[in-house]
Amino acid sequence: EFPAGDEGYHTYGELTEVLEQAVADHGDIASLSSVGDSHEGRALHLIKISDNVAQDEDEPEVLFTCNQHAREHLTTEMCLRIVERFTDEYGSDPTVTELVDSREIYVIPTVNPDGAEYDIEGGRYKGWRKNRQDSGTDLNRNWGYEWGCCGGSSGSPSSETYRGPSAFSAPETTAVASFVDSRVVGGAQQITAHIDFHSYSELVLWPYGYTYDDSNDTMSPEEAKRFQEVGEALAASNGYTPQQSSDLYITDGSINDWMWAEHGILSLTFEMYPAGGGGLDGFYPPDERIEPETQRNDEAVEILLTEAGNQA
Ligand SMILES: NS(=O)(=O)N[C@@H](CCC(=O)O)C(=O)O
Ligand SMILES: [Ca+2]
Ligand SMILES: [Ca+2]
Ligand SMILES: [Zn+2]
Repeated sequence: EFPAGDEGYHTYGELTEVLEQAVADHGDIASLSSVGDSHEGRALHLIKISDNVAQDEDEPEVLFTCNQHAREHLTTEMCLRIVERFTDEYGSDPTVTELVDSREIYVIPTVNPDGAEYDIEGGRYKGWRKNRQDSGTDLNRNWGYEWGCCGGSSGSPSSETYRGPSAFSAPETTAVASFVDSRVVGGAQQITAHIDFHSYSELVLWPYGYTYDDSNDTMSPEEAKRFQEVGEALAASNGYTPQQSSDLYITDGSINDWMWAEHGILSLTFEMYPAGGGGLDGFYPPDERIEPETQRNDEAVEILLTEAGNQA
């Protein structure tokens, strides 16, 4: 459980209840399933929000993933905010209603439930980042595009950026990737846009992370320009700083690089609050920050959902 004073954060059990309640209350527009199990056997919950939710309709599909990194608990709350807003405000907020009626929204509130639960075990924060396989794999270095190519991860199991023994060696990345693969229908990937939420630094990041090149043979200058324009619009809405991932540091095996290169998905990373501080404390904002810092991204979520309907 979370330390005293931080009860506003959701444990895995609590978030499971929230998702089940959302579906119970809004069964016409929300359904709950799972993309698979974590290493320790926790269901990786997948919630779908859309009108006629039981039908696979021909509407742009958008994915939000959170908590790849265990200690980044604010991101789990970000995904729960999306679930709450797009179910509770359906029928009352015109923008929410329009987006739920014209998109299929997928949310995975925690990609790394084992790590998140370990991080808070005994009511003490451990600063844990990775999953709970062996000495831990950094899930955001375990994706299969340019895995381990470029010095953007570590081959040492004890490292915080350990890439794993092979691409997709983690059940969690494998499960999410398999779900995305399954959204290729009639030869076309139905998911057109994605945000992976992290903390912290208040940044909007776009691929590639594995190379400093702005564009190359798998991302044309026009496609790179679209990432930059969308990234800048998102950052203008929440006050984060927009930049290409590799401007921060080289990362290889990241989710964004895979989502773009393998599926052409407009895939970005948000680094949430706080902006700086530099230490472990930045991963643990007091729970009073949850509401303001998740609602700070409401407009960005709307922008991405809208952009998902635009052609590349
Ligand atoms: N959330 S974080 O680990 O501090 N930063 C992310 C940045 C992700 C990226 O650059 O694409 C990472 O290194 O995986
Ligand atoms: Ca629909
Ligand atoms: Ca569809
Ligand atoms: Zn992270």
